[in-house]
Amino acid sequence: MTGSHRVVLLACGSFNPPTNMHLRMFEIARDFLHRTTNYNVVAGLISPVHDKYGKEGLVNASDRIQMLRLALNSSSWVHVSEWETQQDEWTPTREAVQYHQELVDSVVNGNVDPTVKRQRLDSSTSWLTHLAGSTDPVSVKLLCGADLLESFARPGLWKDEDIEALVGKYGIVVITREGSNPYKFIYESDVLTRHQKNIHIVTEWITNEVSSTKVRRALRRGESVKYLVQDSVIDYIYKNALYNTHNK
Ligand SMILES: Nc1ncnc2c1ncn2[C@@H]1O[C@H](COP(=O)(O)OP(=O)(O)OP(=O)(O)O)[C@@H](O)[C@H]1O
Ligand SMILES: NC(=O)c1ccc[n+]([C@@H]2O[C@H](COP(=O)(O)O)[C@@H](O)[C@H]2O)c1
Repeated sequence: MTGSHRVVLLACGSFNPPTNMHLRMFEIARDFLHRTTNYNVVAGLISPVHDKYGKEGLVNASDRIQMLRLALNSSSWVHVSEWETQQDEWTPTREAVQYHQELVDSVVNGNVDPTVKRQRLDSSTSWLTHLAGSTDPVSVKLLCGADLLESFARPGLWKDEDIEALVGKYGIVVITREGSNPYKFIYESDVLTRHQKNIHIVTEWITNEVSSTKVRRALRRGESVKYLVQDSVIDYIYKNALYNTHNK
């Protein structure tokens, strides 16, 4: 693709457990960006949140990473990033995006602080090596559902400067979700309106309201989650008695 700008999509969340919608988000976003922009989406990354995020019912990061690995077996271009889970504390999303941008820069864009490079390349993976084949710049953008965008308005949850950096410096790709109206949400926010060009709204017409909460509920109740979650992930959940499945 000539004149294109390379993009890495980074999704941050609990993935507790990863659902088929988490995987599908990447496909919808990449299709949309290829159709409507000159972005060439070269990789997708899933960054599960740290255990200390402390959300009720959050299973261990090691289990969430294993489930993501199994789920992503069917994807040739989306990978797990363990970095957030390896930190001492929970990482604000802006810092997670910044870290991955610096990681990419250290390999591709050439402007490297040697210490940063040494640390970053320890976690070197195939997707990174791939990027190194060209010096065309690569931008990391946050991929999220509309509920995450709308959580920007929840008092005390996000720092103003983090929102400003996410939309102003990096950019966001937002997948619509039932009950959300990201256009109205952007209209009602001065900062989001100012950076509207950097917010790509992807309308998912084939609405699919699977969520991890609903999957956990079904598992707890002994109900089937087949076709909502990858079979390999379901096997892992039962084998490791996650989400109270040992009672079944
Ligand atoms: N059905 C969906 N449609 C669009 N985006 C989704 C959907 N499910 C999850 N996402 C997005 O995936 C990212 C990671 O989500 P997260 O792990 O919080 O999943 P979730 O299913 O919303 O979880 P939970 O139900 O535990 O809150 C978020 O940006 C979220 O908005
Ligand atoms: N201030 C912030 O950076 C901030 C606030 C709330 C949630 N988040 C992130 O959003 C994601 C939300 O996940 P949940 O929807 O599962 O709570 C997580 O990756 C979390 O780290 C970031």
